[in-house]
Amino acid sequence: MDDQPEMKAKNPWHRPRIIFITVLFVIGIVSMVAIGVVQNKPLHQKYKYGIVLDAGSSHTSVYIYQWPAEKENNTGMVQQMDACNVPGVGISGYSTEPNRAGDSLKSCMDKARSIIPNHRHPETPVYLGATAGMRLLEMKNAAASEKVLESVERVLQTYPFSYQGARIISGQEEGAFGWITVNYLNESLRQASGTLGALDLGGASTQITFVSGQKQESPDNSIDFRLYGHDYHVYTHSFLCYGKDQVLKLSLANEIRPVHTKTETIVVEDPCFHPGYRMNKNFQSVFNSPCVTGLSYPEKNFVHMGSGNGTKCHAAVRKVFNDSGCSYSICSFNGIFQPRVEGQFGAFSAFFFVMDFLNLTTLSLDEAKEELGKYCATPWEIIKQNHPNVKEKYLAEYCFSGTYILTLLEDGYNFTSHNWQDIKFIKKIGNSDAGWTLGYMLNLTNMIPAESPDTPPLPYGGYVTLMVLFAVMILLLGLLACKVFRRPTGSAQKEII
Ligand SMILES: Nc1ncnc2c1ncn2[C@@H]1O[C@H](COP(=O)(O)OP(=O)(O)O)[C@@H](O)[C@H]1O
Ligand SMILES: [Ca+2]
Repeated sequence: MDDQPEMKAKNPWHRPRIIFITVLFVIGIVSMVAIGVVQNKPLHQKYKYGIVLDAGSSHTSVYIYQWPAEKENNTGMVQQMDACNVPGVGISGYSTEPNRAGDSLKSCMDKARSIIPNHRHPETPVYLGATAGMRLLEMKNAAASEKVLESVERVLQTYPFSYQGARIISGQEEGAFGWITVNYLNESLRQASGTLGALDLGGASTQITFVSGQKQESPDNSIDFRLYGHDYHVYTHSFLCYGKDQVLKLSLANEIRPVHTKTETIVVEDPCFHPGYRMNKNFQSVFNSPCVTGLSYPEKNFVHMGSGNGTKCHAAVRKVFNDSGCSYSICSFNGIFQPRVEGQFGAFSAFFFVMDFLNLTTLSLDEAKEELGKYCATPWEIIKQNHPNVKEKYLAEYCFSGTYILTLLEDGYNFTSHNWQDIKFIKKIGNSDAGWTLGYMLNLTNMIPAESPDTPPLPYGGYVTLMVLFAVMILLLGLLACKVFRRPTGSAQKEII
């Protein structure tokens, strides 16, 4: 300590010089980090967009997706930016006035035009996929379904986007793309971890799709994917006519057929509707579908009367499944091959809407049956009072729909009370709706590569953290070095003095 004044006297610039060097050193390190961060941060995130119209049997939804322009091939990058519900019925409902099918899409397409940046319009692909409603219309009246598709095509082509076509997708595609969507969003494809099976319930068809390690006995039900470098053997089946609206017609027709009277008012007592529910309906509304055969008196009306009995409803719904005649080692129903269900499942669309409304999503199978039984037995007046804001058509059908869902899952697909908890009722994963549309777009834009794309070894956040850590380490080492170099000089001087 006594030597300090002497040292200072010897070299008065020593300390300021060290401070100056240290400050320069710190500024250098900070600049290095700052440059690294600024240089590597995408200054302005550029997004690309894609539009898919889901033309379902009951309604059409327009989905707008967006993704960072430079990260097309990374899983989880494409997200739903917006979803727009087209007002009115599904496009198959315009079979007698096809022009209105195209017109119905305009409000949602105008919205898409306003929210996607103008300079991206010409490169934004637009796809329309029609599902089971149009499959049925095509069976019933191919010319009408052609006209409806022409009408939607005409309207979609008037927009500044890159129109890629409007077509009826197959049930197999619907199942497969639903599976791709949930697993892409769940990020299970990159990690080759367990995948999520996909259960989709619509108004006119239902799909089941899952990875199965068991022998695939039916080629029609088997798809092989190679995604991100992993092979998947997927089982899928789509049951046309087994969407909930068509099954309602099927089970009503079963109740009507035994009533053979042409004179009296026909009253059809239905255990799947609430006690006190009474509605005049036309036979046409039940028998107008290619799923239902045997219309005897098209002009007549009938009274649809609820009796609200869960057990009887289950028995009535059960009749729409044919359990005889399986030519494979194992079947779901109607002679369709299905291996035992395996792994976790995501159940979406009407599976979710109905189970969520009934508050059954987290219950065990037995609890769900019990709750549903109570709900079905609740008088219609009380149900209406309790849910004044729910559309009456949906409200009247929840007892039936819930019973159908439990029956389809248990008696149809052979889920049991043991693996019931493997079914997760989901609407969205992150911001994006579960459904076939995202998978359809990813496939058509080649955004899911067969092999794993090359990505930087470190994500951006990890890179910055490492840079900062190294900078701090160098700084500390520098300071340490300063100290170490100072000491011997000091002691040497001391010795000389
Ligand atoms: N909030 C809701 N509550 C109950 N059911 C609903 C709700 N929203 C939609 N749905 C039903 O979901 C189903 C959707 O089917 P949709 O996709 O139109 O047909 P598909 O996929 O068979 O072509 C329809 O039965 C529709 O009534
Ligand atoms: Ca659908």
